[in-house]
Amino acid sequence: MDLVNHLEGRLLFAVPKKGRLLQAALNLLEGADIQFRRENRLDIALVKNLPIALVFLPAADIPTFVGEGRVDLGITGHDQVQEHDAGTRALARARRMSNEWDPARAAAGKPQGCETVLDLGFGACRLQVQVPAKGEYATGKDLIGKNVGTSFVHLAREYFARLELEQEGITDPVQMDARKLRTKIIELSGSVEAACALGVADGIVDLVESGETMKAAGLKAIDTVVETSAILIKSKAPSNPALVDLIASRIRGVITAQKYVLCQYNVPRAKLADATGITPGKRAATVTSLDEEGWVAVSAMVEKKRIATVMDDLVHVGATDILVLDIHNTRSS
Ligand SMILES: Nc1ncnc2c1ncn2[C@@H]1O[C@H](COP(=O)(O)OP(=O)(O)OP(=O)(O)O)[C@@H](O)[C@H]1O
Ligand SMILES: O=P(O)(O)OC[C@H]1O[C@H](OP(=O)(O)OP(=O)(O)O)[C@H](O)[C@@H]1O
Repeated sequence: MDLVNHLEGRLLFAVPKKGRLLQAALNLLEGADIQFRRENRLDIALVKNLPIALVFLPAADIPTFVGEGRVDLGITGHDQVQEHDAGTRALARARRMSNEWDPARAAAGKPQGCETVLDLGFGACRLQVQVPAKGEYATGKDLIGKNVGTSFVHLAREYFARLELEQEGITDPVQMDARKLRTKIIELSGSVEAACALGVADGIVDLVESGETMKAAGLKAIDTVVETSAILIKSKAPSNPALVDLIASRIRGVITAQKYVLCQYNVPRAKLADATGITPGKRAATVTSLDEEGWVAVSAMVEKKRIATVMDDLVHVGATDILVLDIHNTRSS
């Protein structure tokens, strides 16, 4: 089937084609009942039960496709959106310097850029400045004028430009635009942590989650450029805003279901206020009477990570028959 000719009228939804975010993104799509079959080696898949086509793209390119309005929705790292935005600022600066910038024309065009719809709660890590653990560098400023390897060239440039401007006391915007960066940013597309050991860079700017990669490469972090996690983004002028809202609401429901459990218990009515103080629920706890005089049954959503302590506290105030149930899916306005 010629998929490209079947895209007409479909909302385009970009998903990372590989890497750290792929599996969690696929789990979310499954939870949101977005059904598709991806043909071997094809980066487009038509959704069977909704007028949507999924496009599998590198995480780093998704903000460009969504930002330019070519794709309506996307899942990617917040770091990638920030890198893209920093690239857009660099381009605007370059145009201002070459007098190519026409604010009226820019304002008249299609709205550019992405909007964050929601945080997806996975892919959390930090973009950090790293240097050899046994070396002489201790702060970001120590790397000014040195070689820095990274895949995040725009964020790294902005980071070092800010440090250099601080050091030189420059505050005039025209002077800021005109000045050349003294730190040399070297663009690397992967295995960035090898750059110091191989003598390509004095320091790097790269992602850190557990810190294992950094430690194994003999590096230490000396500053954080940005904190990140996976986000759902949308273009500023999506082709079908109602469908965007529907997908966002389904995904929000799946995330809530992953984050919460349902806690049910019985408690003497006299202790109800204490118990619902411990399990206030998302909006409010559901309280129903029991056949037994003086007792009520309570059910409330509780954050998964707090459930053990919550159960201890409930026992302490006299609750019994405490049950904890997984939530398969949720929906609320
Ligand atoms: N160790 C990590 N822990 C959590 N999230 C990460 C981690 N590394 C990367 N990410 C997130 O996943 C996004 C994509 O990174 P990943 O390394 O998977 O990219 P990729 O598409 O495989 O590209 P590359 O070919 O450059 O490795 C990052 O921008 C970041 O948001
Ligand atoms: O702190 P850690 O838990 O060790 O994770 C950090 C590593 O994870 C990412 O790379 P990934 O393993 O995705 O491969 P890549 O280098 O090919 O991007 C990132 O670029 C770091 O190298």
